Amino acid sequence: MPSLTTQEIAKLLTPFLPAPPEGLPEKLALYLELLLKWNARTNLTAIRTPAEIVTRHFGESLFTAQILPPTQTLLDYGTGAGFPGLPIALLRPDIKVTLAESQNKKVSFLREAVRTLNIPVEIWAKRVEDMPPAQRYDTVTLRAVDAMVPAIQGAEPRAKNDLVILTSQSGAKEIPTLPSFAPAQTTPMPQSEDRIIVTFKRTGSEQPTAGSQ
Ligand SMILES: C[S@@+](CC[C@H](N)C(=O)[O-])C[C@H]1O[C@@H](n2cnc3c(N)ncnc32)[C@H](O)[C@@H]1O
Repeated sequence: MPSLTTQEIAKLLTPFLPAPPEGLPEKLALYLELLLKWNARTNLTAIRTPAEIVTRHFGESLFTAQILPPTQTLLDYGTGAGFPGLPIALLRPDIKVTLAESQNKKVSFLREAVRTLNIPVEIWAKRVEDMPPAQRYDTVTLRAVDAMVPAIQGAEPRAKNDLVILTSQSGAKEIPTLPSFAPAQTTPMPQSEDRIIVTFKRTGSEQPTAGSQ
């Protein structure tokens, strides 16, 4: 018996995605069950109730997918159990998504999720810093990465055009000045007084590591 029906998932998502495309709630239901199963034995996410996983994890990720700047390739830096990158890949099949995660147990979960959902997502199963210098993406997303300042500094050279940071009002104050990027847009997250999405656009010239992935 699933923890939530597809109708219940779609209803919970309404503030984030009023009209989910056909088939998406079914895919999210599969993702939810897998996440609940794995989370019962390994700590993938501190958010544990099905409804909260749908609103906080799926909803915030799907909302982000709709406000992304134009992008063909996207790196989700420190994706954990796949947020926001995996729901973005489900909603936006036009974007080539790479999930970067360095913890083995989370990578095992991601591999199973990608197989179960049958989506063409790549997984970088090491630290982002270990990527070849030329491996870069139009957009890099970051959400709840433990050490925000080094993570943003590590993400900066990977982003050809845009950095999209899902954070809180207080978290946004900790974002360091980025020499080659300027703040472009701040978007409030639905159903939250505090959560925001901050987008930075590259202003300066390309890094010396330039080159496409
Ligand atoms: C708190 S979790 C957040 C996960 C997810 N973004 C979310 O919002 O639920 C942060 C994750 O980032 C991963 N991480 C941190 N630094 C990383 C790095 N340099 N390269 C790859 N993964 C990293 C950690 O292993 C951890 O799973």
